[in-house]
Amino acid sequence: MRKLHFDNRFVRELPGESGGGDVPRAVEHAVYSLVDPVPMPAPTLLSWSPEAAALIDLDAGDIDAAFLDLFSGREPVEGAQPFAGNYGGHQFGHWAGQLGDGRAITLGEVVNAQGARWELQLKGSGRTPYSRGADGRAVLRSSLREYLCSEAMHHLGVPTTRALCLVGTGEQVVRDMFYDGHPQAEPGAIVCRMAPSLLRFGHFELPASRGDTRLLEQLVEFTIDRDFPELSGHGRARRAEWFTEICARTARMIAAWMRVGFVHGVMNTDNMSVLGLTIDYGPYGWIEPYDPDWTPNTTDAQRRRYRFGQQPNVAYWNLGCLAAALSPVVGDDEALQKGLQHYADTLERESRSSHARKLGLDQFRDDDLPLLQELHALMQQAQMDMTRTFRSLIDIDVRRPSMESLEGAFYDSALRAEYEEPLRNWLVRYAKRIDADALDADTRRQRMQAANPCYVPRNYLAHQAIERAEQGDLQTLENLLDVLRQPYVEQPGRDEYAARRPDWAAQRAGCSMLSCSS
Ligand SMILES: Nc1ncnc2c1ncn2[C@@H]1O[C@H](COP(=O)(O)OP(=O)(O)OP(=O)(O)O)[C@@H](O)[C@H]1O
Ligand SMILES: [Mg+2]
Repeated sequence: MRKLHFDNRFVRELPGESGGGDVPRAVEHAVYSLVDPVPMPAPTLLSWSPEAAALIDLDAGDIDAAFLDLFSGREPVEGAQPFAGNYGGHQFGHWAGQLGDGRAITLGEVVNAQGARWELQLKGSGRTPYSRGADGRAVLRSSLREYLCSEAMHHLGVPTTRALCLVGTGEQVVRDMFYDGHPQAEPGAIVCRMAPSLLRFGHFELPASRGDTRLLEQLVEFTIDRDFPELSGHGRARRAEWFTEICARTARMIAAWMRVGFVHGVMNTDNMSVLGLTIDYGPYGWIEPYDPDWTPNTTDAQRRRYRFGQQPNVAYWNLGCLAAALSPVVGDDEALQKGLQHYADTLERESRSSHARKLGLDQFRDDDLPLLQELHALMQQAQMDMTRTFRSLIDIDVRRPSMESLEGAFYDSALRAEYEEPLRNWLVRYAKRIDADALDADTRRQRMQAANPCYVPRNYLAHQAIERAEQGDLQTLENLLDVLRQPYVEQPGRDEYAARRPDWAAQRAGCSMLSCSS
């Protein structure tokens, strides 16, 4: 493996602590703790992403024993300065205090030949000072899901952290998947994730909660200098501008989630990136039968705080927490309030643009709202597959709109029959609207194809890849990753990947229900 060029600004420029091993402790006046990954007994490389590797100038020729040593955490590599980050967070609406990277360890910041910076972080690589009572490990099922979805989201055009590789640890990790007294040993695995920065809202909330304004200010200035060099101005005004930029990026991320039917599942403020990237692929899921009230997360099944349709509001609430944390160093609550308003405005604009593209309209007008709302209501009542429904609309013949193209979207034939008439009426209205629209047929088709994925990493597809991987067969994962490289392009011979969720998967753990146990 060629040498990576590390430039560890975070560790170099900010206060951290070292020593003390993985003994759980309150870490004050420090934004990280130096700690090494725990060497794993028998690491194996299960998969790697050529697209992510290219971001740090690696290619197939670099995938060797040294690569495995580095990304399994076995060998310290020259230039790396591993650490666990110190952050807090609001979990399910409540301040949880110090959390920190309990099982994630950043190796360092790699700068590629173009000068782009990539933080490399192992998730599942052993205990840290932030592990509290837990083991610092991750199981194959959860690491594979993170690896798969990170790369799929990238190809879908959704802002996300990336995943470089998936490494089996050779260790067994015990998990009680549904917290119901049935612990089981599962294979362990580490995912190496990458992003220009992995800073979360919680990194700023923690020093703020402790009244440590000095540390907060230092971290804010550092983050803007390193990660937002395009922001002009200085001092407090620049900080306010920065918050507004976080709001805009978060809005774009949320609009993208809503467009593709992604449910994050645990939108705690410690799982929100200040770069507006999707981070922490835990009990996430994909909307199949359309249901804005659905959450895959069984841990949240009662309150459904993080259900699909609620995500825009939760992001706003989370930004409110960040604003409160930043208030002492911005010193201008009105500016922060304007930032929050900017979130709402950007989300509105982005959502309109996404509705226009999904429906194949030149512009999404105010009077198009009932058309969209009715479609959402019908998809929900008739339990239609979200991805397939939107993809089907591409083929509607505006002169003779018929149910035919929608056939593949239904899960229940009785509901299909029950809602046939309102759906037909809707199609007629939609066809009329399309016919009167400024876009020509080819442009409309292209627009719709680029906004409505044909393939998404459906929950059951990931589940199948996991089951096979647990038996040592990684080809199913590779095939799935390959399909998801071009999610908007229909790929001949790969229809099965675009199919509706099969019946067996409807109530199966891991396919429609996931817990935080990972
Ligand atoms: N097995 C574990 N060992 C140690 N700490 C853990 C473990 N699982 C979760 N944590 C810690 O619990 C907190 C909340 O967990 P959460 O499920 O949001 O994160 P995560 O899945 O571990 O990872 P991340 O947010 O880094 O993607 C975090 O501080 C996390 O590091
Ligand atoms: Mg997390």
